[in-house]
Amino acid sequence: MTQGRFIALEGGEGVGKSTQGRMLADALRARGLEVVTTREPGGTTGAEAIRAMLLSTEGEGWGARAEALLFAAARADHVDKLIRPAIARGAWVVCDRFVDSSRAYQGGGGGLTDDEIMALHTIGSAGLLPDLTLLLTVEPEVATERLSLRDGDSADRIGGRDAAYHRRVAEAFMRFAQAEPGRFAVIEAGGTPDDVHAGVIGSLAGLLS
Ligand SMILES: Nc1ncnc2c1ncn2[C@@H]1O[C@H](COP(=O)(O)OP(=O)(O)O)[C@@H](O)[C@H]1O
Ligand SMILES: Cc1cn([C@H]2C[C@H](O)[C@@H](COP(=O)(O)OP(=O)(O)O)O2)c(=O)[nH]c1=O
Repeated sequence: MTQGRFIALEGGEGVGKSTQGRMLADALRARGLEVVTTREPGGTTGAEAIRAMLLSTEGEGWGARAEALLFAAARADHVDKLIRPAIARGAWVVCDRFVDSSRAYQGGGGGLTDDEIMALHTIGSAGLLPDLTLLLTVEPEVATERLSLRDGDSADRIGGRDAAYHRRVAEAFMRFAQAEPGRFAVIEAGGTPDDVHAGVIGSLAGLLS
């Protein structure tokens, strides 16, 4: 049996995470590996239900702490029912966002401390971390352009927050990558999908050998 691996894609909205996740999964399958692609918030029935509650623009929304707890609850279900079993049977899990999104959005953006976010993650998911977190970065204008092509002018509750919030999110992601260079690979994602994919595969060399 091959060793199971857990890869997360991170970054702001519209940087190309879903596109790169699909391309990575195809490349891994072409090497004969079992691959499970999934996303957060979501990935299981319960977590998808929590996703709808978190991202809906209806109603009054959530305070920062309730929001952090809901993301942690969704993640707990996802880790327990889908991610851990897949890794245990030797699959590669390619996940669009994971706990570093909570650290960046609910922490950097929303004002909870990193210790608070990680305490919720310890309770919910026994602190599971990806083997590698691919942080995709583009200039904010490029992400905005890609998003408007994808979504028009509609945004979900969190994507629709102001530019200062999203700047804090981007800065937090970069701080985490600098603090843990072994767990993060920062990939400049302003080029073509194939260029970015080459960067993704290059950053996985250590895990693929
Ligand atoms: N490298 C790229 N260059 C140009 N457009 C891209 C690139 N990667 C993705 N896109 C397009 O930009 C939009 C956002 O990409 P997506 O993968 O959905 O990003 P994310 O999952 O990070 O929000 C989509 O319409 C996608 O087709
Ligand atoms: C996983 C996660 C996502 N989010 C936010 C980021 C996104 O705005 C939103 C949904 O993510 P997603 O559907 O991945 O958005 P996009 O494809 O546009 O990047 O949820 C958090 O705030 N905390 C989290 O822990």
